[in-house]
Amino acid sequence: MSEPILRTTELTKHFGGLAAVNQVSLDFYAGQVHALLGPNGAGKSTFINLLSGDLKPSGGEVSLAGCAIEGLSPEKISRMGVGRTYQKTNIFPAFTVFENARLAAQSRRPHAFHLFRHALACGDTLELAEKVLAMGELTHRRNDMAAILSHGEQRQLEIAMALATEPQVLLLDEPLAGMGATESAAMVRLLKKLAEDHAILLVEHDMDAVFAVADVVTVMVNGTVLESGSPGAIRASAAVQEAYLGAEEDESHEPLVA
Ligand SMILES: Nc1ncnc2c1ncn2[C@@H]1O[C@H](COP(=O)(O)OP(=O)(O)OP(=O)(O)O)[C@@H](O)[C@H]1O
Repeated sequence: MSEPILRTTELTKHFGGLAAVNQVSLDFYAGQVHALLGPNGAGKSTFINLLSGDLKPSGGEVSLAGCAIEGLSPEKISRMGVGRTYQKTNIFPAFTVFENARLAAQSRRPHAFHLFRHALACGDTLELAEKVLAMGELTHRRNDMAAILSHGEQRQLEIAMALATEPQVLLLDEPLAGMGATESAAMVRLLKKLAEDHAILLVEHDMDAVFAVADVVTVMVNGTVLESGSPGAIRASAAVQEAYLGAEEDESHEPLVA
């Protein structure tokens, strides 16, 4: 197999005495959806925040195409090729869909607000905005206000905006949360398409979607990796079943096997 585009080595984050992420070593490859599962509080969001620079690690390493990126600012990591979305939808509702994409394309370029460079880059910015809208399958909605999009389309727009940095890696935190069956199916299709030329790290509680789209599944419990492997291997794992059945009693998420 080729080299991973993103690699964590013994990545660790302490909050006081709590090891929210504890010596996690994982590889992420272009062309794959790598899903991260685990009960509430397992450390999934903390792990994503360490990769995106929103949190500084207490220990361990993160490398992007061989370059160390742990501890860099979110802006720098974003410009180096790691895009992300958050659990909460993060768009400009009073602007059109196209304006949202254009703002993302403009603001995420270095020196975006330098006037001379801005003028030179303007054509590029518009072209990039059109491109990411097409990738997010929202071109037909380009002139609509973002506020009137359905919840699923707003999540698609957020992903399109994350694509404006032209990332190699996409970190997606619960992109299917709150969606109905039709919207979920559209998002699964979009994720499959984007995985053709990105490495995708997907944190998601919707098990049907995870098993429909993931190439690799990692299960975290208490900040550590319990199991990592193919969807079939994870489904068959006694340790994973036990972790989920134990956590199922508090009804905090869906069962692993229906
Ligand atoms: N900023 C923080 N300060 C202190 N503790 C934190 C902080 N952020 C997360 N934690 C704790 O770290 C642990 C892991 O939390 P995290 O949000 O990463 O879990 P998660 O797997 O994403 O959960 P969920 O599925 O509910 O989003 C939890 O015990 C949480 O309370």
